[in-house]
Amino acid sequence: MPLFEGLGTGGEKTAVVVDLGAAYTKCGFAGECGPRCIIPSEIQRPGSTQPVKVVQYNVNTEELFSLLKDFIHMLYFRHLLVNPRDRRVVIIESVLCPSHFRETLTKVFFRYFEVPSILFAPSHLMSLLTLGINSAMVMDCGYTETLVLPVYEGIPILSLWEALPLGGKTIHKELESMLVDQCTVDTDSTNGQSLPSVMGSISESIIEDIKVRTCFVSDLQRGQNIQKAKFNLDGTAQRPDPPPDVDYPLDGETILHIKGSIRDSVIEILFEQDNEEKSIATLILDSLIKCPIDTRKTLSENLVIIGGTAMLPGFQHRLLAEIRALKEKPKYKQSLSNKNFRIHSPPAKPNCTSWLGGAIFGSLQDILGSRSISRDYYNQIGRIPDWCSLSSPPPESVYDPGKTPPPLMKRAFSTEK
Ligand SMILES: Nc1ncnc2c1ncn2[C@@H]1O[C@H](COP(=O)(O)OP(=O)(O)OP(=O)(O)O)[C@@H](O)[C@H]1O
Repeated sequence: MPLFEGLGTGGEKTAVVVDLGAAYTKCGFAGECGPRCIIPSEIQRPGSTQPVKVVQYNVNTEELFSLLKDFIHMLYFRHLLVNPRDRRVVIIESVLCPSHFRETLTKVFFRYFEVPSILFAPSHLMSLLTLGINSAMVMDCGYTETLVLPVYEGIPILSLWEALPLGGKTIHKELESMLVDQCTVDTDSTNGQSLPSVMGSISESIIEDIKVRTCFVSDLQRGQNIQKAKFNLDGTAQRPDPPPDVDYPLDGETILHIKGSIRDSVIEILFEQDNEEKSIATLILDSLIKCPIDTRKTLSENLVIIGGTAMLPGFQHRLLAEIRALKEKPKYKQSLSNKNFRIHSPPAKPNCTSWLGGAIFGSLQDILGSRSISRDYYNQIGRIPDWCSLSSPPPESVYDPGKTPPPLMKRAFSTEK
């Protein structure tokens, strides 16, 4: 074995770290500073032109098993190029991940790919490892939802999570309807045609590209004026001047004219309060007022924002301004008005922060050895414990009475000389 492979790892190969998101999967090796690949969480089925998403919660177990198997096969043999049997796996998971999905994923890794062990690591907690802090209010604004979870002294306070189904997906839907209603298309032969008359629908990847290249988050004052003008039915409220329009080439001869008023207003959907007066900014405050009073100062001064949607230009600035404005409202004034709110800057882009935390966590041999679920354990018990009860032994009903219970975290490899 080459010397470098053994250095600091006790002879064991570095673990594979996978963050399987609803939109994108980040995958690479523990101890590295970034994922080897960030790929859409979808597979191409033979005979079908449309890719199929692999993170689906409403499909039956066989279908999900087959989707995940094909996807993970692609990860190992097209991107990572390593033998699954050789390396432990660290899976970054959301605390809201349904058990059905988690169990099927485990089955695919253990039964099909025969990996030696799996370590489930909650994404909110992992993001703190990149900063070296152990208490923070963590917000993950990804594709399907925005989830806020306080972590205090290294313990995620599960009962205080707050979430809304707002994220990249919501923005894409809003942007699509705005483009269809308001934008025109020029072709070689005709100018100013409506979008639906030229193409039936726009694919989500184009919508996403338009969002990332042309849209931005307005500042608080501008955003509030845009919202006033939007909901002002008698038309007295003035909309701020929009930014310039943009021409977006859909192909060699079709040009889509994107209005400036769409570019600065489409992201407002995340900050508009709904009927229950909730927006992504209120999630943080609502979770904070539910926290024990002596933890609030620490948590408010340690906000960590992760998830790809937080990479939109102006997102964090607007979020902070919203929080500072909201804390003066009667609902929050008494308990939060004297608090300082500060956002950390982790050493990775928001969409990869929890992956990086997992890569740090997975490079600690003792943690890997003592916290992973080994294949032997899984083969004996046939299920996996929830991550928050890893230290409790399996119930007696699942192993032969009279025998010693299987070790939960049996070392998959011996690191002893
Ligand atoms: N540079 C960027 N600017 C703006 N948005 C971005 C950028 N990069 C990614 N996104 C958006 O982030 C979203 C994906 O974020 P992320 O990878 O955190 O989600 P996920 O982990 O796949 O989903 P979930 O957290 O719901 O499981 C997509 O909607 C994508 O359009």
